[in-house]
Amino acid sequence: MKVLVSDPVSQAGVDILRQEFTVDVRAKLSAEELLRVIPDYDALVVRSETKVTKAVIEAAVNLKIIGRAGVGVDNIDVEAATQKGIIVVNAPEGNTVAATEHTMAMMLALARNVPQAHASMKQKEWQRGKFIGVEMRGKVLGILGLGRIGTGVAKRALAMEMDVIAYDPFIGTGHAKALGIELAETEEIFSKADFITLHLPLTPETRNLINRDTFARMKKGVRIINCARGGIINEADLTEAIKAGIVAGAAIDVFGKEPVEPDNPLLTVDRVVLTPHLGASTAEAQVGVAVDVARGIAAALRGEPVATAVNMAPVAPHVLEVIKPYLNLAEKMGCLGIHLTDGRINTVDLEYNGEIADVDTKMLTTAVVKGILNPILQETVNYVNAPAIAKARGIRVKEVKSKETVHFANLITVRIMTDKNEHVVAGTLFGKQEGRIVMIDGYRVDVAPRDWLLIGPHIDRPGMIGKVGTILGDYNINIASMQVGRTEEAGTNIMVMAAESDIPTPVMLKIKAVDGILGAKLVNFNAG
Ligand SMILES: NC(=O)c1ccc[n+]([C@@H]2O[C@H](COP(=O)([O-])OP(=O)(O)OC[C@H]3O[C@@H](n4cnc5c(N)ncnc54)[C@H](O)[C@@H]3O)[C@@H](O)[C@H]2O)c1
Ligand SMILES: O=C(O)[C@H](O)COP(=O)(O)O
Repeated sequence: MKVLVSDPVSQAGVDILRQEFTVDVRAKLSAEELLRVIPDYDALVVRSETKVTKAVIEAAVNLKIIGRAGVGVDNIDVEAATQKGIIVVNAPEGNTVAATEHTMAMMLALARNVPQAHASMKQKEWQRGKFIGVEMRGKVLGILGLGRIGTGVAKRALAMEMDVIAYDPFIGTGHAKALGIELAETEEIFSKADFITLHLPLTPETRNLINRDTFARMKKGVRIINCARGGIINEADLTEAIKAGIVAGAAIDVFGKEPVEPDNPLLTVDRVVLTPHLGASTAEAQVGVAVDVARGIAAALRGEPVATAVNMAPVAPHVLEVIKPYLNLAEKMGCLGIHLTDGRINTVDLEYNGEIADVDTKMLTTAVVKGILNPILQETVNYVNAPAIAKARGIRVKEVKSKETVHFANLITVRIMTDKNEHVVAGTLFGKQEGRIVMIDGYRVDVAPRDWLLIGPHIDRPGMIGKVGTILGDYNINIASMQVGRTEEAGTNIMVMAAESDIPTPVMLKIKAVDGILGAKLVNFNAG
């Protein structure tokens, strides 16, 4: 496997990747060069500089994972990656302290005119009266986005005796209460805050969030700090608001276009403190994010689930422990189910019975959907894109859970409904690892789902197994195991034969033509 590192990333992370993979470090590739080389790579490691566009993703024929050595993934087309089944992982915690401390440094520098005073002294001046600042103590700090960094800033601001209020619609009041701060609506923050600091992701909702209109509603003399993402503040409007005296000053680490271009309006005003996206630039943070992302990439390339994947439903370690032994079985059940069906799939119902119903089974459901879609689609279907592909195809997937069981400690039942008919497959684990199919369309069976399975419902009369066995024998196809499944009602049975090799179509046609066979199906688990 080959990994491309296309932004400056700490050697500690590169070393971890080199233990298992071939790693090329090629920082500062142009967009054209990236498009040209990306087809060679299985994994890509970036920071915020490399733009992983839709075009890059389309060209990336071997790419399985994109690792972001940091938090923000707005430079990656996550939707395009998801569609293509490429996992995107980030390293969300490694640079939290660095970005938090940089925010505090920026806020203090802004309040006390540190860079302006420094620049003046470098001009051999001694201007004590020109750089009168303001104290933080007793001032209202409004935080937009109370996640990891927003929370860190709140704690430090409280230590500086500021009054802290925060807006974050996705955080519970308990979190704010435990911190000792108040949650507020944006209007309250705009009207009360002396300092406003942004700690939001850049999303379609937050893009241009702070603009001419919002500045007009802010307290006169407010100071703005942005160490989150450039596109959240309209830079031209901020410049105007500074010139108009609405904003007393701004400390900005991140910009709409990076590197900043000479015509950026913020470069024309004095009352700003600017840094070139340095929030995460500490020795400690760079080692932290590089090591975290390298571990995530290595795990994903080994086929293990990664907790920091941003385009997969997160799975808690204790849940993973319970569901992991069932993942392969669930996928095989989906594969078996789709081979039984005819017609257009409308709905897939999953029923989880027993102790397994106690945990989050979303990943198992995804495994079933993956098993259903893989045999019928050309594109790669995996844990990342399976739910989106099912949704795009109008397939409804529903889960039902119950602790009640009849014959087995745990049972998974998959019901696939098409516009023509409905088929049901149930499976369980024997021992701790051995997946078994225990029911097909109401027939009780006990089958290990592997290689090739011939499934033949038939009329319950003597000689049926012999006829099918003879056809297979004539074509030199060996049967590894065979069994007959029955239902409560007499009249029909199902034969399930595990073949040691593929059964070619002409042979299947002969079997289907046997008098008394009610539609034979071949399941190839190797292809699914
Ligand atoms: N300057 C840097 O070098 C640097 C370093 C690290 C992180 N960052 C950036 O800082 C920001 C915050 O990072 P984090 O690690 O704290 O992320 P986080 O995910 O922990 O926190 C983001 C918070 O924003 C909230 N949020 C999302 N949409 C919102 C909306 N529309 N309105 C209000 N709140 C909303 C979320 O609920 C979440 O609590 C991100 O943009 C990240 O990319 C910058
Ligand atoms: O989102 C992040 O992690 C920060 O903005 C850091 O970006 P960087 O890795 O390019 O410094």
